[in-house]
Amino acid sequence: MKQLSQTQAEIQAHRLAVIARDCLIDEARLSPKPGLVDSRGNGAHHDLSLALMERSAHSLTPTFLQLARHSWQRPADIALRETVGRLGREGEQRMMAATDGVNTHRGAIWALGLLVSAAAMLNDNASAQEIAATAALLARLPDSAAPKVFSKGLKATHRYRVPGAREEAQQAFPHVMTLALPQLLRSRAQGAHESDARLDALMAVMTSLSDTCVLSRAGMTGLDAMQTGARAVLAAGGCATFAGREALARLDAQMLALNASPGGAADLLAATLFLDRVSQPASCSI
Ligand SMILES: CC(C)(COP(=O)(O)OP(=O)(O)OC[C@H]1O[C@@H](n2cnc3c(N)ncnc32)[C@H](O)[C@@H]1O)[C@@H](O)C(=O)NCCC(=O)NCCS
Ligand SMILES: Nc1ncnc2c1ncn2[C@@H]1O[C@H](COP(=O)(O)OP(=O)(O)OP(=O)(O)O)[C@@H](O)[C@H]1O
Repeated sequence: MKQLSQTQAEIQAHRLAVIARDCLIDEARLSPKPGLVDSRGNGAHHDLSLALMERSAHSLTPTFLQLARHSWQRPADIALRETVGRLGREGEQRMMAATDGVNTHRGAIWALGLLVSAAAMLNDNASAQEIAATAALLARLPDSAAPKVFSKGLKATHRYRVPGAREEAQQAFPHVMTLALPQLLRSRAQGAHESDARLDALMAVMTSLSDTCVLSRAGMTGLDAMQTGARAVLAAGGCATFAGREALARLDAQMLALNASPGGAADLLAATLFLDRVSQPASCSI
């Protein structure tokens, strides 16, 4: 009986790891995304490419697998938080080794790593809400082994007095739960093609996120342009409409001109796709 549940745990851990990796690849390939790496090219980035993003995503499968294995049916406590922190940092090293030192997915490892752990902690009929809330419990616990780094993201949150990647997770991913996931389901229900529904979900995040990638490179001007432009796309009818596509092209040009790239919003789209795939369908209202 014990052996059977161990086999089940292993199958489920593999499933979660492969889904997380696939969500990173789906996010990277989705086009056209304003300022970001996509199937068309490098966006506002000089050191990133789609091939590099995909290599990075593949390098992270063992990290997601380890996170799921170690989190399997465990409670959110300091011991698990420290294990998850260690595995996340090892994942960053794997990513850096796979990309010759380029940061392709630091923010994504954080968001998806916590969600993979949370999904493994819960049973497999958990709702998106429950998974996000469990991830938040982990994110709020202290990790004594975490190095004290004054990162670019942290600098931006201090300078502009806004929440960043940490707070998004600690608050149970409000941009995913109240904006992106409902928008994804709404656009699908309206008959949008899957890639248009995903672009709409990305726009929904961009209407309100204080994305520290954008703030670091383009300041408040860049963040205002991102939020206003994303609102214009959705107000025009979304990415499945001609007017929405025109607004999206304008936003893309503006992001490139400002050298801005909404990497945090892209991470949260990957998180949205993950929750959409692993949670029970009835778990989120449209
Ligand atoms: C919390 C992290 C992302 C560091 O964040 P920090 O704000 O200090 O800055 P940094 O510039 O290194 O990375 C921020 C990244 O988050 C993403 N991001 C930016 N803004 C936002 C936002 N508002 N919301 C969500 N994500 C965002 C972007 O990808 C950005 O590049 C992370 O690297 C970390 O501390 N990891 C520690 C390892 C750990 O505990 N892992 C556990 C889960 S695996
Ligand atoms: N498709 C994408 N294109 C670009 N960035 C993405 C994409 N998807 C996710 N990201 C996220 O954006 C972040 C890129 O970070 P950022 O642009 O701040 O890189 P950096 O190398 O730290 O900074 P900079 O390029 O400004 O020197 C990664 O942490 C990653 O998680």
